[in-house]
Amino acid sequence: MSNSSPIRPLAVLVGVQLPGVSDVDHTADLAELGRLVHTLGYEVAATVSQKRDALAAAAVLGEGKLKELADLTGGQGYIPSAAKERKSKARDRWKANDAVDDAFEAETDADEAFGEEETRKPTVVIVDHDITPSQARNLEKATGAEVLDRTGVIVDIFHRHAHSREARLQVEIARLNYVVPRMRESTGSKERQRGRGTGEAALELDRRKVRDRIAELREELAAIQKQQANRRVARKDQLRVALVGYTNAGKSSLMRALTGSNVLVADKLFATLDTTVRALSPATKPRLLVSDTVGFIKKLPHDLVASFRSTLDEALEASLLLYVVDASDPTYEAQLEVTESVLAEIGADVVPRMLLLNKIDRLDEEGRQRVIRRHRGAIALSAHDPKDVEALRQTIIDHFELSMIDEELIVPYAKQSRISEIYEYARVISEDYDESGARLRVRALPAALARLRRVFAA
Ligand SMILES: Nc1nc2c(ncn2[C@@H]2O[C@H](COP(=O)(O)OP(=O)(O)OP(=O)(O)O)[C@@H](O)[C@H]2O)c(=O)[nH]1
Ligand SMILES: [Mg+2]
Repeated sequence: MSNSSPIRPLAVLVGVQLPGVSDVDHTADLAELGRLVHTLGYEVAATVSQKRDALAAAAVLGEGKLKELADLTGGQGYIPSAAKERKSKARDRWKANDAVDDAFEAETDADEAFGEEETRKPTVVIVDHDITPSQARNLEKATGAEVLDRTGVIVDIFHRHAHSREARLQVEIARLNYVVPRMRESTGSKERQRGRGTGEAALELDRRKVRDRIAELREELAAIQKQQANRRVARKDQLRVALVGYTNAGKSSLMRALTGSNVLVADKLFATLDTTVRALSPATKPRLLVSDTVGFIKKLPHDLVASFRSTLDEALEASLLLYVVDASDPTYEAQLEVTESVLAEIGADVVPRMLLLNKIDRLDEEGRQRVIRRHRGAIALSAHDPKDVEALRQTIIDHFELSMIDEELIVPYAKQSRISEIYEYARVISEDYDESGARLRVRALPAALARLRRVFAA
């Protein structure tokens, strides 16, 4: 990763290569963790990797490797038996009363580490596995650094990138669920301690407060989701297509190109956390809606899958899913598998789909031919090439055109006020007026026609 302008605090990645995980996959996993960590604002200084049958129960790595890791971070290299616990900034961040309403924490760990800059030792250790609170604690003792695991990193990124009220509630719930088992008695009072007591009783009280808070947030979320479900029912018969796929595949780039909207595009993992819906542009008749959705990742924390279900429910309502993959990524097939399995988990695997092999501009001719041969029927394109985007637009239009049928609708004068609904759901081919009302020849999806027939039934 490039060492771009502001000084980033350094991180060490830790990965255990378990039996059955190939070298290629292990390397790819760590590279992806590196990108996640970079998105979070750190620079990866080193990677410590070890082949083992299982994570070491005490501190993930074996004794020798633990020493090696501690040499990098400036820690002792062993787990002192009754050492005074070093306070963890990472865990302080997960404060019980850090309500979702609080001003969004713009500050990053980068700011916190500036003071220690002269030493330039890694200040955080990031483990590419889910670890137990006690493994985290032991690793902190042995390395003197802050310790986060993969889930912690992902939850933290989601926390920083969520913008809509719904996304923020969902992330906050996932974050607090991650925190509760990891909370522990706090000592010392520097940093952001907010009048918390000490001892077991206080800890139990803190935990209870967090659980109450989770319950409150869940209620609030349920209310918002109910409103959204209602809004979605109203959109049910429209022509809808959703962009789905692995994070950073180029979904938002395609969304921008197809709809002329200015949704956020960034070379970051999880740039998009909210679903946006925009009309295809130039406009079609009836209009065709495109949704951009949250990206997937390997080992997505289960809590986040569950909490983002409603965001993905958008995708379920589309009558066409565009599976976007970054064909220039050597591990794109594994990424496609993740996308498929998450979508199957939420029941979206029955929706008709097209595979988009994106970022084809980054491959040479041979690479292009290889991916095209592997995926017959897929569309190879570059979101940056207007010709490719226009061809995709036409393919989408053709897909819907095939599913639409023609029919005649009679609109009695008494119901003229609702005629705009016809234009929303159908294309009007011709219109005639006589004493009973308007006689329209329209073309629309069968479901939309059924709806219009009900609206205009005499
Ligand atoms: N070369 C090339 N780069 C692309 C293409 N499509 C997208 N990118 C780049 O890939 C990066 C990620 O693009 P996004 O559109 O933000 O990806 P996304 O799928 O929305 O990612 P998330 O929102 O994080 O899930 C950006 O830096 C884009 O400029 C493409 O066809 N060719
Ligand atoms: Mg995006």
